[in-house]
Amino acid sequence: MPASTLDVRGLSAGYGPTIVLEDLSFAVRAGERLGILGRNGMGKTTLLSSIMGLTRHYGGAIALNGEDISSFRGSERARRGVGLVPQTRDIFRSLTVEENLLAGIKDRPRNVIQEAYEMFPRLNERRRNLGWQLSGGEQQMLSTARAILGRPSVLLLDEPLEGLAPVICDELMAAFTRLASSGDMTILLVEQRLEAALAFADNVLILERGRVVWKGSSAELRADDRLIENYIGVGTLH
Ligand SMILES: Nc1ncnc2c1ncn2[C@@H]1O[C@H](COP(=O)(O)OP(=O)(O)OP(=O)(O)O)[C@@H](O)[C@H]1O
Repeated sequence: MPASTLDVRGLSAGYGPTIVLEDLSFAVRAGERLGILGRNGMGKTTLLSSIMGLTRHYGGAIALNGEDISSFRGSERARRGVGLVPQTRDIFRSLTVEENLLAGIKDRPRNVIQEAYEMFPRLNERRRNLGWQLSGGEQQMLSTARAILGRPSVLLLDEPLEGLAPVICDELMAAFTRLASSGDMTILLVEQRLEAALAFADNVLILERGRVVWKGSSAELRADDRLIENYIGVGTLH
């Protein structure tokens, strides 16, 4: 499946009676890498969850290649190419690495899990280990690999570097960059580490209290200390 465009128009969404995202709009080109930034609690996770269909939809459209998917269930959105790697690293803790990967291949042949091992050689070394025996970084690799084996055309990554050692962060970011440069995926990355997000993303969206307050290129944001200070926090870049 080639990369998809994503067009979010006037999206309002939340949890139960609480509206978190209000009238939020942005567009992402096919193959674009979009970084989503903002302080804690500003709605970044809620945005990814809403694109995946896991929140309560209050209004607006989420168009995947021009088709509004906002009324579809999560499973149908997944079938059409939306893939989420959640912050919570959704792996099966009592299954082996290999069994976890097999659960992600949908109707593809079993040998496609080699793609995951090529992307993350550490998973190959740990193929017979159980999910709970993996380090945080390995769990993140497994969660990411599972999502990727489903061949998403839009991949949503929610704070993949959280709690990981710098060397593992570099390994993961290198893998995401390789994926993105294949051009087969549009990638939305929520990331607190500003430097990593800017190095990865073409464009950046900043959220504040559930609204888009800025969208521009990574280069523009990097050059604007005031913007960074106002919306993300002092001293986060250096
Ligand atoms: N399941 C939930 N039920 C009710 N409110 C929630 C739920 N999850 C998040 N919220 C609220 O929605 C708002 C946005 O939270 P969200 O997790 O999307 O922010 P975030 O920008 O991803 O934050 P962080 O960087 O801390 O992960 C917060 O006020 C939060 O308390």
